[in-house]
Amino acid sequence: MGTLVKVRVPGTTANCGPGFDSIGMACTIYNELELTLSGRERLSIEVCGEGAGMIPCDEHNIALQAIQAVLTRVGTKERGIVLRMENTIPLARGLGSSAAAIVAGLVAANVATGNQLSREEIFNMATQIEGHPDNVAPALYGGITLSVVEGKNAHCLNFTPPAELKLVVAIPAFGLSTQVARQVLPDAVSLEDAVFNISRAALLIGALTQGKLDFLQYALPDRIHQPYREKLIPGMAAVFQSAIQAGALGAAISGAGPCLVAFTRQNCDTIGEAMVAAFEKHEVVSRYIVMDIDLRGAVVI
Ligand SMILES: Nc1ncnc2c1ncn2[C@@H]1O[C@H](COP(=O)(O)OP(=O)(O)O)[C@@H](O)[C@H]1O
Ligand SMILES: N[C@@H](CCOP(=O)(O)O)C(=O)O
Repeated sequence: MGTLVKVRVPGTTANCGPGFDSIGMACTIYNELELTLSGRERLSIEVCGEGAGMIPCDEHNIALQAIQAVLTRVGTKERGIVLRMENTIPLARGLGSSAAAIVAGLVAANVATGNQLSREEIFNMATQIEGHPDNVAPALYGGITLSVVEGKNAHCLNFTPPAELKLVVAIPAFGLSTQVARQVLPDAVSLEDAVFNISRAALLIGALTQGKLDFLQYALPDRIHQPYREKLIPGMAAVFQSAIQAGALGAAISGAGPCLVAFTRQNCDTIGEAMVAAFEKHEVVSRYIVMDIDLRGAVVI
């Protein structure tokens, strides 16, 4: 026996064009994690669904590392861990599978040890483990999140999106690790490119908070990460263009890619089919899914 906790955590689409390492949205696609914590020395990890057979089931598992970080932080003597994960978020596609695993581990371990850590402390720990806050924030808080890192602390505001906003995500058959997609980024950008992104990120938040979604067409372009990642995602520009021609308000790389996300009010299937067809012309096999923005973030179920 022991304490059993089950949590559900959403996937995410981070960056949202110009908001590199800052803006993120929680998506209605979920992973579940069940943790049994006991005094009996034991480790068992089971992974079902997405990533089964690929995700390590030993001390390299990042959900386990997150759990152990909480156990160390709160000083519990209970070290027996039985972990079961049921995943639907595709792995290494830019939909926040690693963020979901980290947040799920932290939240479950916190509940299992008597809720000694605040949400802010969990957010800080998640940001430190993941290395940036923009996908762990929506995974934890839900909605649309705006995050900054200040020294050792991360700070986040979240808000509810316009109800009519839909996400159409084209998911290539190939994976791309975030680590690899970060290696192609430059160490510095020009003032012109910085201003390009700052002005669009500001407009994006204005458009989303005021429900003026027609402004997304001007707000979504980016010069800080997408141009450098384009070589890792064959057909990226054509997929963006085909989504817009099919009626999308705009499109962006989801997280570090290779998923591409189109933002729209309507015509989701037409847009998804156009994105898949454009990928196909560049010899990339893909499928699409339609999602809403999740409003709850990580929950105990
Ligand atoms: N449920 C999970 N449990 C443990 N580790 C996971 C889980 N899901 C993803 N990971 C780890 O995260 C890696 C993918 O993270 P990353 O490259 O950041 O892509 P993304 O987060 O966009 O899916 C996987 O290779 C795996 O090591
Ligand atoms: N800002 C990060 C976001 C990575 O998100 P993921 O879901 O792909 O892990 C980046 O662009 O590197």
